[in-house]
Amino acid sequence: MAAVMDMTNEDTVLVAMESTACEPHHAVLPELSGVSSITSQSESAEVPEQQQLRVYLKVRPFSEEELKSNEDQGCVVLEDSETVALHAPKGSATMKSSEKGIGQQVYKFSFTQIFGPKCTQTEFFEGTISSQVHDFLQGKNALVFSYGVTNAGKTYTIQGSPKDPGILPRALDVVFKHIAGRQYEHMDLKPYLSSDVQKLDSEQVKVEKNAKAALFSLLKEEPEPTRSSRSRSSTSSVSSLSFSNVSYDHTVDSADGTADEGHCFYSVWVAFYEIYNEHVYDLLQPAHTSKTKRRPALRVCEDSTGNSYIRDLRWVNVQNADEASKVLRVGNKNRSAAATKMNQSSSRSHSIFTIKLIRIEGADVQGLSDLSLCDLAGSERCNKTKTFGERLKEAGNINNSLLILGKCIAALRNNQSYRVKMSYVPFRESKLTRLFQGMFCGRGRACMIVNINQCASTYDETLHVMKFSAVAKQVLQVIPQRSIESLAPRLVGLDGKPLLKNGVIDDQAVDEYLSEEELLDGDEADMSILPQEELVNLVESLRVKLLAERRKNLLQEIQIRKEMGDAMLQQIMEAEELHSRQLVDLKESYEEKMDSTFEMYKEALKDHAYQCALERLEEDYIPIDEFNEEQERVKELEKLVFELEQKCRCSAPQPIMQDNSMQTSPLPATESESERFKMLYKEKCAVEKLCVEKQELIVSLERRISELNETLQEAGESYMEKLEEVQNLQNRLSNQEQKTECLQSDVAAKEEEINRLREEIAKLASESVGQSRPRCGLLVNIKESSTGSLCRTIKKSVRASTLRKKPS
Ligand SMILES: Nc1ncnc2c1ncn2[C@@H]1O[C@H](COP(=O)(O)OP(=O)(O)OP(=O)(O)O)[C@@H](O)[C@H]1O
Repeated sequence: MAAVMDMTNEDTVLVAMESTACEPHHAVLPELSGVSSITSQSESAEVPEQQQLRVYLKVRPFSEEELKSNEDQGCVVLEDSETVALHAPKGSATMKSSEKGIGQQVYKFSFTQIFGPKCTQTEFFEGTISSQVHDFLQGKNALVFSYGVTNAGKTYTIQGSPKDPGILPRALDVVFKHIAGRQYEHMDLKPYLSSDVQKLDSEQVKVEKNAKAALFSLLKEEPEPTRSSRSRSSTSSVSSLSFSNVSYDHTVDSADGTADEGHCFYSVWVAFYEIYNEHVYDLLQPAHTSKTKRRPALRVCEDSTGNSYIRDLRWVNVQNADEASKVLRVGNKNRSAAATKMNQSSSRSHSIFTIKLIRIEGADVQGLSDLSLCDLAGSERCNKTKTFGERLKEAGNINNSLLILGKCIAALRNNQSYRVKMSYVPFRESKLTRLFQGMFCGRGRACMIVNINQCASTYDETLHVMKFSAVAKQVLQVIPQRSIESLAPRLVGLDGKPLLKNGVIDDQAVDEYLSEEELLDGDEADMSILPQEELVNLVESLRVKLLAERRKNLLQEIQIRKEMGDAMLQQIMEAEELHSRQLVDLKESYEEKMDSTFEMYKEALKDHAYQCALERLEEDYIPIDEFNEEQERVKELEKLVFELEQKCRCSAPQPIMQDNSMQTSPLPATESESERFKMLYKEKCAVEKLCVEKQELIVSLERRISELNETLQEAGESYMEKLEEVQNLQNRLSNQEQKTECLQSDVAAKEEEINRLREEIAKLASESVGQSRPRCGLLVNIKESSTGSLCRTIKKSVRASTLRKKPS
């Protein structure tokens, strides 16, 4: 599905670079046709012209390395001179997002003009900024900025190579060829503030000359470096640049010259600076030698007209293209020096080369125009695919300018739709937009060069650039139809005070200017000195600004939220992708490991089997001679066996096949022999049968014997058990007999005792009868006790005898 990125609804514009909204191309046509009618009317009525911002696309050819690494995936397709289609390559974030239903796989963009990879620098210059250079010569201001990801060819487009100069050397060449013979050779008129000219005295002119000589001497100290095939730093790209190769058709220029231009003289001044990390650095200022001291950052101020300028920026008067080239080389050199010192890379700063052309007629300064060529930092730095924190950090410093530029462009485009309530254009939020605010507000004409490469690896960043440019293309610029006279700058003295008005000193103007100078002292002017009416106006404008600010904040918040959401979604998707890729990698690595281990084991097994086979071979090895001998012997033996068999067959009756069975029967040699053989055979069969029967009998007998043996063994075992039992009983019996004998002897002893005791009793009884005394005292007790124990003893003895009698 393709989407044409011509923004038509305000939301799309507000989310500028990140919008994936797809609106039909024709939807913007009414607005554009409206523009063209305005243009034609304006031209006739001499009212300010409105013009779409010109956005050119330049597609860089593939480098050899890129071709080797198969970068070409047909990502960039030039459909015609104004339309290009971007096809998401496999593996790009855009492709992945589209697979998940977010965004499209193919985007279409339209440009003012597209220049393909085969386009030459001359064709490009002619097709793009040539007309702006002519306007510049006519007193109009112009801004050209190149935008794109790093390595897209921005620097090459602007500065070019020694053999093939870019648009800057070509523009300078056009300028110098145009003013040839009308060069203002004195250096006493110098650009001042944003659009004024300062009159220098002889001392100052001397200072200027010395400064210029010192600047150029920097180049003499070092040999001219040669440009490498791929230089990331813009320094190397044109350090050795010379404009000698510029060839340009000047017939147009000469035709441009108006009749009264013949009396005019021109003074050309150039400046070269960069914006890095929201600081402006003069690239023509020699870098500090001290390690601790950095190159001083310059201040951006506004003059009384509200136009921005860079305070203390060095302007160098150049008399020809060669001198301009030297200035560019010095700047490039300093830029690289600054890069090393401050640890910045060239693609992270915006470099701006500005040419100021002062038109002088007699003693009067008739006009001043400027042409700026801005090589923007690589746009990928604020790409949404970056990590969130990093992106925020970059938005806060290095790429703030690009972010704000995008916002300004979106707001400008937005204001075209919101005609009632204008949204605030945040020009003042970055140095870059602050400096070029005027160019978007009628002070001149801007154009944008979008540089892209065709690499699949940078597709997502390139798409981002294209979306940005799609918004930029929708911006309508107000191009004032002012004559060069109306732009006449003020001529100011040494202290910056205006000296002349219509050739005479204007005291009131001088006073006014004094107050303005005070205003200019800082970034923010002191408003309290303004008249009451102006203050009221100021308050009113501030109120409008405040409202606009509120609105802007709200929109910004929405935009930031959306950007955050998009960034987070992108991050999540990337993390998911990364994890799944890691998982796949892990799986693959494990599989590989497993495969290699498996192979290792397989090899080890093979080795082992081979070794075993070898060992076995060694064991079984028989020398060939021995083997042959053995074979011979086997053959001989076989032969012998065969002969013996033959002999046997001949001597013995031949067997015949019976009933196709394996058993053979003798073949009758003669009748009697046959009979005999049959009989023998029968006998043999009978014997064999008998043998079988006997054998069976033997087997059954053996079986019987073994059974009997088993029974015998069992009986023996039970006999032994019984025997043991009997033995035990006998032992017990003998024990009992012994015990009985003991008891009997005891009983006998007791009986003897009883008898003795009876005798005693009887004796005692007889004695007691003789005495007849009462039975009392010790003797009675003894008698009783003796009687008791005696009774017990008798009882026991009786019981024992009873027991002894029982077993018997
Ligand atoms: N039209 C072209 N023809 C041939 N080579 C080109 C062209 N455009 C760019 N190149 C080459 O591509 C490389 C990158 O170009 P360049 O340095 O201009 O990129 P860049 O966008 O300025 O990068 P950065 O932002 O990092 O400074 C250089 O080697 C340059 O010579």
